[in-house]
Amino acid sequence: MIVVTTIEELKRTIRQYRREASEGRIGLVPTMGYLHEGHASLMRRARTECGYAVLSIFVNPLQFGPNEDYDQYPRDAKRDIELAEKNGIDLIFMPSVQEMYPSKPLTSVLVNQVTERLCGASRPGHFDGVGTVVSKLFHLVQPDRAYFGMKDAQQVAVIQRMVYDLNIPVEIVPCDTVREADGLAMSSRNVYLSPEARAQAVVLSQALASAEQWVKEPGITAQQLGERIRQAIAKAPLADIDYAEILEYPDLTVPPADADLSRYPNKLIVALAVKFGKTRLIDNRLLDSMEV
Ligand SMILES: Nc1ncnc2c1ncn2[C@@H]1O[C@H](COP(=O)(O)OP(=O)(O)OP(=O)(O)O)[C@@H](O)[C@H]1O
Ligand SMILES: CC(C)(CO)[C@@H](O)C(=O)[O-]
Ligand code: BAL
Repeated sequence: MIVVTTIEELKRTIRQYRREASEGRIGLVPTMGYLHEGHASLMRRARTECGYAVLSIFVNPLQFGPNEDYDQYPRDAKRDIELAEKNGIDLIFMPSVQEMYPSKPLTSVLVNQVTERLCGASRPGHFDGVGTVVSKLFHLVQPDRAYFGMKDAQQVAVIQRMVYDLNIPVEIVPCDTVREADGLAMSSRNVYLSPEARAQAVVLSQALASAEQWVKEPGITAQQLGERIRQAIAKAPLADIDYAEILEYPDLTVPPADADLSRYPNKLIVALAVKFGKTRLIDNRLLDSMEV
């Protein structure tokens, strides 16, 4: 496994692979590091499906708001490198901020509409930062496939739309959310949770599992379903709901207020963002098949 920190080394290594294996597929797994089993599942899928598996580790300042946790975001390069090697990664790109942004970018990749709600509304500018850094990574690595977790379902919708609109020659592969034994979605930010908050955080996946049942009740509307979900989450005293929304997926539009969701023709997603103290967790569930 090779670890590179500069764009020059990255390009040289990719060029060499392309020369040696002209038919080989390159798979890219973009991350912000502090790797866990969720990331490992993406790395293993890239390993299985591609001749060359590239991992990027970069905590991207552009996607953090001024009062968010950029400085506190957990980092452990040594452990990440070990985990990447164990999961079959061939090349890690871990640039500095200076390397990725030698000067403040004047260009931004902004995807409209699908960014209007959920994290796009709660974290203004977040998806401009994601779109910009992911398109830079796509240009640098030129992967055939790129692997993203459905835990960040809005991010998948944004990247898919960006790739479609800009004709970027990459296949986006959405991957299922990996969970702890009690159902909590794995996330680098879980390390911030106090023992009490960690125990209570199970309400997110429980509320999503209940929603799967409630939506089958004839006549149920988005408002009624939303209310039940909010009540289920509020059973955790430390939970502070940022959003709990039912939207169409992947367009992320609001279903009509009087629509009977039990007979709704389009795919729906329940998307949650809930704060426990300063730690903001997200999770979601597609209400029919996981196919996207
Ligand atoms: N539990 C998980 N299962 C599958 N994929 C995941 C999981 N958690 C994160 N990913 C995916 O890994 C990629 C990198 O995510 P990232 O580095 O932000 O990790 P994270 O754990 O989501 O961190 P945080 O939520 O604290 O930002 C993203 O595509 C993300 O969707
Ligand atoms: C895709 C990503 C690596 C871009 O910085 C980030 O948003 C993430 O880790 O999901
Ligand atoms: N996985 C989403 C990255 C972020 O929270 O900024």
